[in-house]
Amino acid sequence: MRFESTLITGVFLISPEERRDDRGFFARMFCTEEFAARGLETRVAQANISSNVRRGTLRGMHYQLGAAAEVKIVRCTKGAIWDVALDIRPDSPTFGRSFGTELTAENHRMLYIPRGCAHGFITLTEDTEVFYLVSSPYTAAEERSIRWNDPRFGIAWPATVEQISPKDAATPDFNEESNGIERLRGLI
Ligand SMILES: Cc1cn([C@H]2C[C@H](O)[C@@H](COP(=O)(O)OP(=O)(O)O[C@H]3O[C@@H](C)C(=O)[C@@H](O)[C@H]3O)O2)c(=O)[nH]c1=O
Repeated sequence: MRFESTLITGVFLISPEERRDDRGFFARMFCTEEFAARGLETRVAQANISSNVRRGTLRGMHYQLGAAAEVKIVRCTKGAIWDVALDIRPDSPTFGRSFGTELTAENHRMLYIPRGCAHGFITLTEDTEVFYLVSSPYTAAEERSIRWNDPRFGIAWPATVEQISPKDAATPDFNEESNGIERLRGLI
């Protein structure tokens, strides 16, 4: 696997190294040895699938606090998405900045999102599937959100939002206290 760093410390773009032959190719998509060698998280608590009917479906920006804070490794297995990590770690020099990239079924790329970054995506095609690994179990009480269009962060989305959950649409403006930012201190 090839690991490319991004403008946000701890966010990596991962590309498989394809070993091609007459049948097609073989590639690793996850490897505890390779991840551990780079100091990346190897624990997997959940593997999730997110199916989206419409182009322009937006989910996010989600993260968990405290011991529930989680690493995500995201791949689009059908169609295409624009996947975004937003740095909200108070000790990070890139606090408030986001990194977005296109993940498609064809490019096989993955985005590694560390603890203390909110995550979300918008679908760029109809009928998409997103498969992602998460290092800590879903803990609703520790889940927090940042609205996709919160002016505090100004995330640039490459498509118009056509579908969003009522919860994500109604997420209030960012607030350090209710967003639990102090509980992300020390992460970086
Ligand atoms: C995320 C999650 C949700 N659920 C339930 C809660 C609810 O009834 C239903 C749908 O939940 P949500 O609306 O929160 O699903 P969704 O908006 O797809 O949430 C996901 O969004 C992306 C961007 C992420 O980064 C994920 O970590 C996760 O937060 O599934 C679980 O049982 N386990 C889980 O791990």
